[in-house]
Amino acid sequence: MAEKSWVRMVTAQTPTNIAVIKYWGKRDETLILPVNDSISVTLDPAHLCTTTTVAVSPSFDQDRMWLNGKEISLSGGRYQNCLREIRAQACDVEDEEKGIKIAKKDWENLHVHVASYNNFPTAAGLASSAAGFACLVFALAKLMNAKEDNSELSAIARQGSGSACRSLFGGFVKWIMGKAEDGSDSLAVQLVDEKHWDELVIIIAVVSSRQKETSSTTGMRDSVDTSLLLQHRAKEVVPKRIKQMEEAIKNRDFGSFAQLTCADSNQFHAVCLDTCPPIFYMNDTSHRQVAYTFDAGPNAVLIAHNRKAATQLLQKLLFYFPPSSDADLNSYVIGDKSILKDAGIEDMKDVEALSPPPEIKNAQRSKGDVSYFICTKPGRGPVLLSDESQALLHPETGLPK
Ligand SMILES: Nc1ncnc2c1ncn2[C@@H]1O[C@H](COP(=O)(O)OP(=O)(O)OP(=O)(O)O)[C@@H](O)[C@H]1O
Ligand SMILES: C[C@@](O)(CCOP(=O)(O)OP(=O)(O)O)CC(=O)O
Repeated sequence: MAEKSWVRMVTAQTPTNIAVIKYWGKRDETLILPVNDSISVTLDPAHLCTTTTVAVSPSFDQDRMWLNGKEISLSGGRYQNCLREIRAQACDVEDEEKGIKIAKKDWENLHVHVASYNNFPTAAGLASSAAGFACLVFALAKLMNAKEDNSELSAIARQGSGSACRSLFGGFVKWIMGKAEDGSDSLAVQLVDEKHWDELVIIIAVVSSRQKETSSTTGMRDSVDTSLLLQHRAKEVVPKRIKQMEEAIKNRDFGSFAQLTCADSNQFHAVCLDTCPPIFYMNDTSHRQVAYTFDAGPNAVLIAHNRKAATQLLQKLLFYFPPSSDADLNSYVIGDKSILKDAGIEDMKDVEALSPPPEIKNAQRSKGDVSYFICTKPGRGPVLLSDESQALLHPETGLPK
């Protein structure tokens, strides 16, 4: 290592993902090995993403992390497992410009600083742990010059949070459950990239962005312990559904895709009902042009076949769920706002003037029930941000900016 003190930094951005065939249940709690394969769609990081800066310096005396500006402890098993696994893959690093030379063996004694920011609510059912752990592992791998490809990195991110392994890729992603006891074959692979089916539009109705009462980790542990339906699902249902879903995605067959996505969301919640108190359902959505899926929380994720279907859907959603009187439209529909324009909605007057869907008699409007809507689409996988101004740590001190 060079004598003088230096800071080496890397910043990365990683998307969230939403499962269309759900992961629910572990066969190994520590390694985070699932009881079934799962498939997800990666969401456009332009609307929902995690940005993480990792830094290393001989002047750091311990590993430290700041999440959304607040220092958090890295002592938890999941962070420790990710840090240990990625350190084991670290290689020589040479940065001639900055005069930095780190030998493979030095990494054992060097400490890292991590600063991460989620541009959406944390621990509220919007998969912050997925984007967060994927970003942490991806950024550390680049900092440490690890040679692993994204699938191999996904097996490390998996040990932070299961669903995180699927955020190492864009487009549609499959998490292969694997068979090996050490978890080495439980990893994510990309099925198709984000360009394959780019007419899809995803609208998330954020019903609650408060922290959840039952975490996915606890919920799925209880399901594994008590739900017979979970055993049947993992053995009999998911293996067939995974094959059908792969076909539907490959052929851009929206009918099959929607049917499988809704059926899997329903079965996942049926497993929850077989285990624990019921979770909010949204069940009046058309299956023809829109698919729905709910994770472990009340937020509805709606996938529309194309822009036209998304425009009509947004009009209906805003009819049924207008914002509360004091909200402004700009913060009520976020993400890709161009769909609002297509729907001919420019201000609150337009929302008030929306007419009920013709097929519904005596339609009731539920003002204020939805906190806000996010309009997004399938997106790309992790990227490095080379512009130092986007780093969350100070280039000289390695402390949060
Ligand atoms: N950017 C991040 N970097 C590292 N870890 C993160 C990051 N964001 C969240 N986490 C970790 O994930 C935890 C939240 O995970 P949790 O599963 O409770 O919520 P969620 O992922 O937002 O919701 P869900 O899993 O239901 O979609 C946080 O307490 C933190 O430990
Ligand atoms: C309902 C889900 O979102 C569950 C996600 O669970 P997590 O990945 O958050 O759980 P841990 O592995 O315990 O961290 C379905 C899915 O994403 O497949």
